[in-house]
Amino acid sequence: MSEWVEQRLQSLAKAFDQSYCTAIEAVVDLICQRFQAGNKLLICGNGGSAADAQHLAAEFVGRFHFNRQALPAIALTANSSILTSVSNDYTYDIVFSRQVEALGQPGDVLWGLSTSGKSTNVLHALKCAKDRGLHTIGMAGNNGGLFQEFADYPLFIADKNTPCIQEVHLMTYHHICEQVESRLFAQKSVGVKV
Ligand SMILES: O=C(CO)[C@@H](O)[C@H](O)[C@H](O)[C@H](O)COP(=O)(O)O
Ligand SMILES: [Zn+2]
Repeated sequence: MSEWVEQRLQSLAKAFDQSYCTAIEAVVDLICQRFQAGNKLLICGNGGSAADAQHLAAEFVGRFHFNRQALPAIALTANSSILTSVSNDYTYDIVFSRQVEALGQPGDVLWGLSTSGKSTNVLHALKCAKDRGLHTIGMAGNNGGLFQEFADYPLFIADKNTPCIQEVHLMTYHHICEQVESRLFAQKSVGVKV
């Protein structure tokens, strides 16, 4: 196997320790409960994490493994008119928190992703969400960085290497989507397509 593949696999294996896996289960429980209660999931992040936010929303609104009822998830990264007007008229720091103000209801969930745990606009969104009675999931490398203060449900890993962290994030949220889908719709989801 190529050395770089081995290094990447080692970084994945290191990240998924017992405490991280326990934290993942807590997030699965939370999202299942909130969807069952009629609440929605808002998701945000920058760059690769913006792509992750959209990917995650697509898994819930569309499907992961099998056909079932749509689940309410919104990526706050996808409306370029909102992103540009709020940045232009106010500041990029509030592009996500402004949408949390507009869309977030108590009991909803805000999931912020960042590799550094430093992105100011995601931090503002997490803080705004907490102030408004949303549950907050903070997914970040660098042991959470500044997310530590604002994440009710931390998904933190120690890694500081941006692409490695993003690879852990992808594997983590795929697992979460799979678990939520199979739990809410009572199907063994692995490999099943209807
Ligand atoms: O995808 C990558 C690097 O792999 C980049 O686009 C990266 O996401 C951007 O530099 C982000 O702005 C980094 O923000 P964050 O993860 O520290 O919150
Ligand atoms: Zn990238």
